[in-house]
Amino acid sequence: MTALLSVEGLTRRFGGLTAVNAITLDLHVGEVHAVIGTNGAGKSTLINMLSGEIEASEGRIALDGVDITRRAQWRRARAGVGRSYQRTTIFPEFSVHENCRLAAQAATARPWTVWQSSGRCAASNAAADAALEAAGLSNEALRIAGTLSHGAQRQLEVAMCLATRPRVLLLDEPLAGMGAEETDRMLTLLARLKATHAILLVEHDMDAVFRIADRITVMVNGTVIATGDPRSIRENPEVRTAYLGEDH
Ligand SMILES: Nc1ncnc2c1ncn2[C@@H]1O[C@H](COP(=O)(O)OP(=O)(O)OP(=O)(O)O)[C@@H](O)[C@H]1O
Repeated sequence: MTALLSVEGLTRRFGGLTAVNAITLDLHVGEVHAVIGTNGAGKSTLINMLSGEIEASEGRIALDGVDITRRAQWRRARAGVGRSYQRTTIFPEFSVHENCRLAAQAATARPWTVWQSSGRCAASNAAADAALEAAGLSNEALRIAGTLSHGAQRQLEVAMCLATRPRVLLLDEPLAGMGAEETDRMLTLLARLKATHAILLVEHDMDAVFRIADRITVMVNGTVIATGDPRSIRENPEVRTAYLGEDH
């Protein structure tokens, strides 16, 4: 199976600190690839390099075989790399649908375009409708986003990401602060989305990670110490010592 997103030797240094050290990994459609690691392991820095928010110091990122390592963030988004953030980044005073429409517009407009043509507007509305449907939020479309429950707001974040029509989803702690029921709902959504997307999931909720992930990469101090299916990770002695503890 060819990877949709392929990362080779990706490194990021901040002064003397190597936050991400020569990471190599592949993302495939049909797979949730979880990246786990203790605080400060370099997970967010990895996502930020993949989305184009920060530049890589070294290494290569390829989307469908095309080198995108030096592409600006908005160009990567257009090419199909979508992301969600650790903290909720919705517009709370706008409706759920408006949030998705704005996300869709931001992905299609060039950064310097102020006014949208009506054709683009129609396309953005259609993208917002499709994203809400995919995220299971169609019934909430007219609700003011800030009045949604925390879990539904995180779902809206995923919907906003979907509105940009990504092929790769980079999800930074989508389960943060969720209760059991909300977590179940999000995991059901991710399980559905992986059929059509390559998903990278950074998450601290280990039970959820082991339920949903097809592949897990474990980072410690910027370096990958193990990668494999959930079972091999659970049984890996180095991972148990460095990260999981004995209760997993
Ligand atoms: N802009 C920056 N400037 C300097 N150091 C940074 C910067 N961003 C991250 N770091 C450092 O890089 C290392 C990795 O940070 P990062 O946020 O990627 O870890 P993380 O695994 O996402 O942690 P968490 O689970 O707490 O979110 C940390 O030591 C952090 O302090």
